[in-house]
Amino acid sequence: MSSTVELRNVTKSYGELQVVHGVDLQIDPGEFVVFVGPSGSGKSTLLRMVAGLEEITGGDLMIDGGKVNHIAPYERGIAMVFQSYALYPHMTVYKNLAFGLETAKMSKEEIKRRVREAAEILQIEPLLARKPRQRVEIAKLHKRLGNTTIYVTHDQVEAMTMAHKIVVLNNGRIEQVGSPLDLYNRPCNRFVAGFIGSPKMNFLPAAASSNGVRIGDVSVPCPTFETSPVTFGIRPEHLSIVAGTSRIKLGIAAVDLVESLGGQTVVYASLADGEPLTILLEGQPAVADRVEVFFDFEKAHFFDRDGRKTLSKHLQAA
Ligand SMILES: Nc1ncnc2c1ncn2[C@@H]1O[C@H](COP(=O)(O)OP(=O)(O)OP(=O)(O)O)[C@@H](O)[C@H]1O
Repeated sequence: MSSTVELRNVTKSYGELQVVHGVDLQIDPGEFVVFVGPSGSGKSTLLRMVAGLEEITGGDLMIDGGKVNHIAPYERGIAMVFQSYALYPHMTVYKNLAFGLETAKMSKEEIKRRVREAAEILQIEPLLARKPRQRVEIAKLHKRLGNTTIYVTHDQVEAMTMAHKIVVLNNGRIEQVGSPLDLYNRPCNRFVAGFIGSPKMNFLPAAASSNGVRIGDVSVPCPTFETSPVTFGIRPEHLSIVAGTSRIKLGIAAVDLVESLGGQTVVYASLADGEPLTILLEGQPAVADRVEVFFDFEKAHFFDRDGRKTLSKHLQAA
């Protein structure tokens, strides 16, 4: 029942305005794929093109190896709706299933009959009245159906918890595709690094120096970079306020605000040059008004002028 969905250089224009720019994407059978990205990045447009609710301007949409660009949603049939399941979180599961059929101007009775029949076969009747917004319902539905699913959200935390594969979109282009942990551990550029992870990654100006890299007041000796770094990125959870063997001192920061979450503590601070820093600490440590801030070099990210990741040999080897 589960299908392969493939987008090959898919574009979308509304008149002169191009909103999706050559998207290539492979979705494997049974995968749960989540599209994330800021408002206007093209998530809904892509999903609507896959569901057949929006015409594809250029490129090919392949389902199980066959081109379906010009196949209307109703011609794809209800099996198609299940196989490539496009979920709208504000609608009930019933409405989601009925949606593709409504666009085919099918009678209410016929839609009802088809949805009930499909729900019965798939044994999802108890879920019909619920909205898939409730995260557990989406996960349950996917587990029951085991089908290829595409889900759209702004919320990267939701994407991290649900997806097998996350597609990060920005301005109608894919920035990166990967598992949640791939994107968290190895973001390929500054945009993805800043978008995935909560609280967000800290970014500080950086510059190549004769023996490594300068980050604010510190000079970190490290092997040469592929291209000159201009930005240093470190996640709040990879900063510390106590020294440790593998840690490098980043500077002294003035603490602006401490948020105690019980299990974790979030510290908002500013370095001497005014650069803001968010530090996420485990437990409930005592936090003075001024703290020494340390980071783990293994967890550092460096980006070049164009926001692309630039690697030092040391990091590459790690
Ligand atoms: N019918 C339309 N005519 C013209 N432009 C459109 C139309 N539909 C969408 N757009 C534009 O296409 C771009 C992508 O929109 P889309 O709704 O796919 O983004 P999104 O990532 O789903 O955003 P959101 O998270 O706010 O729903 C936006 O710039 C939007 O203004």
